[in-house]
Amino acid sequence: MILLVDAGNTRIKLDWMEAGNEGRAGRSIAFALAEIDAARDWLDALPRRPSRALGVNVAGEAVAVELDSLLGQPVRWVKAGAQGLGVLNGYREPAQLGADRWAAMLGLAWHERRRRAAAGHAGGRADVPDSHSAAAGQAGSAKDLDTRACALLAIFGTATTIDTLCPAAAAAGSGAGGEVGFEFPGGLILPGPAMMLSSLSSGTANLPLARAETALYPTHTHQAIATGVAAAQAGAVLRQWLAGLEQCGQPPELYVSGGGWPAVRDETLRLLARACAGLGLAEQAVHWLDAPVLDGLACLASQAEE
Ligand SMILES: Nc1ncnc2c1ncn2[C@@H]1O[C@H](COP(=O)(O)OP(=O)(O)O)[C@@H](O)[C@H]1O
Ligand SMILES: CC(C)(COP(=O)(O)O)[C@@H](O)C(=O)NCCC(=O)O
Repeated sequence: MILLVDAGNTRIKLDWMEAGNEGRAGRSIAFALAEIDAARDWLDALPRRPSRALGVNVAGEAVAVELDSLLGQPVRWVKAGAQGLGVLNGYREPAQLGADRWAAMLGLAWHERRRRAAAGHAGGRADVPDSHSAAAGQAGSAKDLDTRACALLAIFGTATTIDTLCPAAAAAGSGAGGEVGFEFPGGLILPGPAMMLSSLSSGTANLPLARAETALYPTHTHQAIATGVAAAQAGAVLRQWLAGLEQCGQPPELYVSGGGWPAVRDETLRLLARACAGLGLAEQAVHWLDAPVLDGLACLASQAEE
């Protein structure tokens, strides 16, 4: 059994997988360091003692040390590489890319390959079997398979990251088994929703830490801030979605994740639906992934088994 570890700046996510299996168990836990007892209980309830641990850490060396001690064994910490599992890393200095973003791209490639394979079997209709789709508006969650379309993953964590995977030109990015290859051309980093909210309250004399629903025309301060933050997040997603549409000639497949998603969900779906309507496109499904970083680590772990 292999432990999978995603140490983010707010929370640590853990899951496990059986060696030789594809995919992780899907029994993940998310906890802050202050909640480490919950993680101990989770570890105690595992069916067996894990033989090894594979992880990414963007939360600093002290967290890595805490985790090695919690897990009772040294974690093998993965860094971003120039390529791996059929994905090319377009960062100028590949190792500068956050290890979590790299693992998430590997996980996204895995989900996209599965979606495409399922769509091929279903006669060109695509869906993601293991993640529920939050369709914008009333539209169905399936769409015609177009292998030119890119995939976009927005993770609303401590920071928000919005990263694209483009199908790679035939030979360049194909994986070891000849599966579809992808290229990560680059992506955005901005403060996550909670950090945007707290920066306004800590950096001004009068603004509160806002708690409110969004509105088209906000009429009080809490609403104005909550809406401004959601609009900034959704606007950044739409920017990259439009970039993918321009580059590939097809609407990108949009995946979302992270603890901050509920705060930006409505605004993102509304903006995307309006963009599709304005462009004469069918409404897009939005696929929720609970832990794309752990999915990527599971892919790496199963490859290392071979
Ligand atoms: N129970 C929770 N504990 C901490 N953060 C939470 C919780 N529920 C939602 N959040 C939100 O999720 C964000 C962290 O999301 P997460 O995906 O775990 O980020 P990271 O990977 O950066 O640690 C926080 O900024 C906060 O807005
Ligand atoms: C952007 C991040 C802070 C996101 O961290 P998170 O919100 O998941 O805790 C992390 O991926 C990171 O430190 N990246 C290094 C810089 C880069 O990716 O370019």
